Amino acid sequence: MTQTLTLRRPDDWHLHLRDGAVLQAVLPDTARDFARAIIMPNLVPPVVTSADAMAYRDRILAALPEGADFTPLMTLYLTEATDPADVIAAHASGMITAVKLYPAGATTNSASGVRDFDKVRGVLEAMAEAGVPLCVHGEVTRAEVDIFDREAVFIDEVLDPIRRKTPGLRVVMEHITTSDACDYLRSSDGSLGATITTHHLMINRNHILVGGIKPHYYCLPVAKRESHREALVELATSGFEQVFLGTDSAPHTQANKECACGCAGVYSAPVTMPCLTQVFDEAGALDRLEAFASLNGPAFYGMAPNAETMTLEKGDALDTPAPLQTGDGPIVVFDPGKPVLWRVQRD
Ligand SMILES: NC(=O)N[C@@H](CC(=O)O)C(=O)O
Ligand SMILES: [Zn+2]
Ligand SMILES: [Zn+2]
Repeated sequence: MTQTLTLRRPDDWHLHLRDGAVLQAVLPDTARDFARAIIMPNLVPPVVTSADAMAYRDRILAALPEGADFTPLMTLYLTEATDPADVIAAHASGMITAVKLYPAGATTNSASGVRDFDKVRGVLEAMAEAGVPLCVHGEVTRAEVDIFDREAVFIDEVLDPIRRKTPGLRVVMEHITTSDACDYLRSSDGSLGATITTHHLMINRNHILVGGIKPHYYCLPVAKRESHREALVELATSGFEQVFLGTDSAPHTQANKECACGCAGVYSAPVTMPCLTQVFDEAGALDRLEAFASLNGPAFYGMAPNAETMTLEKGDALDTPAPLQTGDGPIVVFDPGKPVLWRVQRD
């Protein structure tokens, strides 16, 4: 008999959909499996005002396939010029769900991000008061800090001070990659959450660098050594309520990945649920997948879990997925480089 697993329909609490031809091509991959997603605002130019967010949401809704059941949860890109009143009004009206903090220069399209954290103090205080969550790309950008240490240094130098100075601010540590972040999360109260990506549960830095450089495994924060991956798997599969799925599915064209200065980002949306189920199966924690993918995220954001369900079945290993064709060129899909025996049942 085929082994199956049924869980509530999952959500993705960290997703890049881009715009234009790429949005059109990638959106069906997410809408097929996920009911809702937190949409990252790092377009060029970024989504900085509630008017920008409303226009972007309309473009996403217009790109949805006929009959799709998917709700984009919009975010604003925090800059040193962000108007607290615009943020609070956008949240109160339901137009946005969260605000995103990019330290300037930390990652793809982060040039408009924050350089001086004191300049956003007023916005953060207003957000704490109104209960608007802050999603954080947690890496310092100082040139002298080693890229593998940037997350741990950010927690000590930036995140912890911000949280101490702004009591009550709800913060999500996005795409955590280190045991340092796991420890910090476990020692924090319920105002702190964290997301973990599919790929950080499956690859370590050797996947990127051993036997030739593999640009499709390069993302930020960069994957760390194996002991950190193990800590992430332990946390994700533990059922701990403050951690949930954020795929950070981040499409870049093959041409922009396979070049002398390749972009950071892994496109995982089409294979995330099979890959995650594989990870949880190997950890003997299939009964905890629903908490990670479908329950803990809505609970953190004060939303109800989805009423519908998804069923996965175990069988032969999946084929390596073909690149997604887009109007801007092909996008290579995440391949964990090991057998994935689970697939989503489609009716
Ligand atoms: N994760 C990445 O490597 N890239 C993301 C940006 C981000 O989430 O930091 C992107 O927009 O491409
Ligand atoms: Zn990021
Ligand atoms: Zn991201």
